[in-house]
Amino acid sequence: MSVLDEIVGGVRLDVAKREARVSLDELKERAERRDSAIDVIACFQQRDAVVSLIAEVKRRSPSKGALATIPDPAELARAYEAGGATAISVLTEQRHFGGSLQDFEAVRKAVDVPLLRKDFIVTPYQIWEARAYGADMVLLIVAALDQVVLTSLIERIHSLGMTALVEVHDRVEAMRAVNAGARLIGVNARNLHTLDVDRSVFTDVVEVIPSSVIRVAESGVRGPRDVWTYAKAGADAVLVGEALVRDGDPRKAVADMVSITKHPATHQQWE
Ligand SMILES: O=C(O)c1ccccc1NCC(=O)[C@H](O)[C@H](O)COP(=O)(O)O
Repeated sequence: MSVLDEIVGGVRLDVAKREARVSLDELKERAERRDSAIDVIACFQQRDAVVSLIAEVKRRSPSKGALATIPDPAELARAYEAGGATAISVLTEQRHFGGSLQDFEAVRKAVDVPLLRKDFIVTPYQIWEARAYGADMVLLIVAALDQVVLTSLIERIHSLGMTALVEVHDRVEAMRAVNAGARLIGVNARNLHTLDVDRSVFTDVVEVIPSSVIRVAESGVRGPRDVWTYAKAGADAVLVGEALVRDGDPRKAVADMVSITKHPATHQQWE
């Protein structure tokens, strides 16, 4: 069984428990009371930098174990926003990442930037849940979904005014994402079988993604130089978790990464 299969198995059990507590109708009522989702595509297109930054709230991971305790996710999110992050990703999977919808709720109350619900989404219930908690973006992982389900989940996300961030790991998955109607595609450099990170995957996969689609480079950013490398390879946005949650000054860590994307001429020594 792959790591992904194991994670998704746990997620299905947890979703079933939540469904027994909160009905889909109740979720829909909660979602209707929310402000409309932010147009994330417009945010990424209107950026004043070479590349946008999505900063992640991430406590632990299957590849690295414990990363940071994050006693106050709202405080961390405020630091990300103050540092200039275009959007914030909140992991809501509990068993392997230590996240929760309560984290998401706390972050939603604390910041105005668009929020990504980062989880292992396999059912429409989780999409309604995301909207009920105020999400603007929802992650879908192509490797976890067959094509019919992927297409229908993307349609559901878009019909609720949110944007699907459709995650791929190779060219075949990228073509599946494009054919399913993705407008925002994340190329994840982390191999889901070995959990190794290979940043060159982005360079390879981005070639088959049309320029009309917003391209996000995910995983393996250690600092500003990696942001710069992804930007040069064609990323419109980068998603960063570990490097930010491990940094003692997350506002500055974000600001340093953002500043590199605004003043590219000062970094020609890396060419
Ligand atoms: O992070 C993991 O170990 C992991 C393992 C299995 C599935 C997903 C995993 N991570 C989710 C992510 O995509 C990352 O949290 C995200 O891209 C940020 O990566 P990083 O900056 O390297 O923390």
